[in-house]
Amino acid sequence: MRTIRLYDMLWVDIGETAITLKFAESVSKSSVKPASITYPFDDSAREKVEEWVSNLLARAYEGSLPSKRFKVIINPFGGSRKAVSIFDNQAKALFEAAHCKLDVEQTLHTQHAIEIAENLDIEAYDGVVCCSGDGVPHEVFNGLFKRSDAARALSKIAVCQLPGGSGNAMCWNLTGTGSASLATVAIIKAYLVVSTEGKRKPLDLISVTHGDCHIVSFLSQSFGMIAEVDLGTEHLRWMGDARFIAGLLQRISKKSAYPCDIAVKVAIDNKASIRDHYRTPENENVRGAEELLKLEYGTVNDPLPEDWSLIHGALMAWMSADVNFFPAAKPNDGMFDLICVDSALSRFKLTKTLLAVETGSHFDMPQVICPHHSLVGVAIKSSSVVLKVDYKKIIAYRLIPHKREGVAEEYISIDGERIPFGPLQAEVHRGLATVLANGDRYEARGV
Ligand SMILES: Nc1ncnc2c1ncn2[C@@H]1O[C@H](COP(=O)(O)OP(=O)(O)OP(=O)(O)O)[C@@H](O)[C@H]1O
Repeated sequence: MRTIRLYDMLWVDIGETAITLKFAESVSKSSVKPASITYPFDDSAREKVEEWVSNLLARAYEGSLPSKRFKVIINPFGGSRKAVSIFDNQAKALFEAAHCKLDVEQTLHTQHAIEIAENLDIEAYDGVVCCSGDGVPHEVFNGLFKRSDAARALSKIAVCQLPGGSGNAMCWNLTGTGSASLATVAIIKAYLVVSTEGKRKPLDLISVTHGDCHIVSFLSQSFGMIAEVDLGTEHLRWMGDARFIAGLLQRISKKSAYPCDIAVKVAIDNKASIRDHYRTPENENVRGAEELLKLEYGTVNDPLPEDWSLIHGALMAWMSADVNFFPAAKPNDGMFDLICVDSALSRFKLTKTLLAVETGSHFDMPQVICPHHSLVGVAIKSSSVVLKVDYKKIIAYRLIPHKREGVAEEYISIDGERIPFGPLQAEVHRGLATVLANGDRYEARGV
């Protein structure tokens, strides 16, 4: 007798004289492949067999939508340029076994995924699968955001990622794996609105205004060391995920500091409350309504709100497999997580803190402190940063970076993509986008 988990059950075909069960079979700890078993049946039992199959599929896809229709966007140049073979060899056959409908397109140039999402027939698809790094889902969210029916498009189309880049934070956060085949099964089985009983997995997006541009971010906005490590280490790409840690250690040893002014609209400022908030389930029914698209605090070109009080904002917990930077981040709590690192922290403590990032345990380290209440609500002038390492939940901020003398390249990164160096303002849109995930929280270890 063979046991197959409902989670692994992909489909059942009913033939003339036999049924074929199609399922995901483990080939190693980190990979599965489609497999099948055929059982004969007598035609006199057809009605009963059909009923059994229909019950089995209903249970195998509880809360989910079977036969999802996907637009698949592959960046052939993502990561180590293996995205096409990753999709063809590790994902495609699983999707086909699960009777998903696929429309596959490769990106031909930078920003191509923006165009695809902007012109997508949203009625013809349930989701977009990006087989890429985090740059392509960033473009897809922005393409959907640029549409005249943005609220509906972002609510209707679930965006997900198969690990075809070097970071793949979205895939790790939502499926808990960097394995393309395991992530494929997670996507096939993820919640998605079917009817009123079906579940949609909302994701907060962050509006970022800079100059006269308005874009959305789903993962992170970074300035200073993190942005430099992300964007200034392209020459270390051959190292894979390890380039982020190598880049950080290099900069810590140089004690790099990044002058700026930051004003923040704080939501939760102490670790005990952040932990409580993290452990409380969020309401699922936050929908992409039109008003969610509005900017409550204006743009970077408007006067600074008076009640704002500081640098690395993010929406998802994992920056890459080894970097659990924001352990208290939640997909749709209408807040984002801010970490500020004091440049006065000793090299030893800074290294210890940043290495603890691998597990997310930096949240509990004494140098990861939340600011005193008296600091909340004031714009903090930080030319060298005031606090040690600070973790807060915020809903908006403005960053005014200052160029350093003698430094040729300064970086600001939005979801890992470079934007021009200059002031920016960010605010969160609660649950505006839709993703494919099964849990209520990110898959990274929480607080
Ligand atoms: N055909 C293409 N030619 C050149 N650039 C492309 C092409 N397709 C996509 N791009 C660009 O590649 C950039 C990075 O894409 P992506 O995030 O998929 O890969 P990555 O950078 O290797 O991964 P990660 O974000 O994890 O580092 C995006 O800015 C995207 O616009």
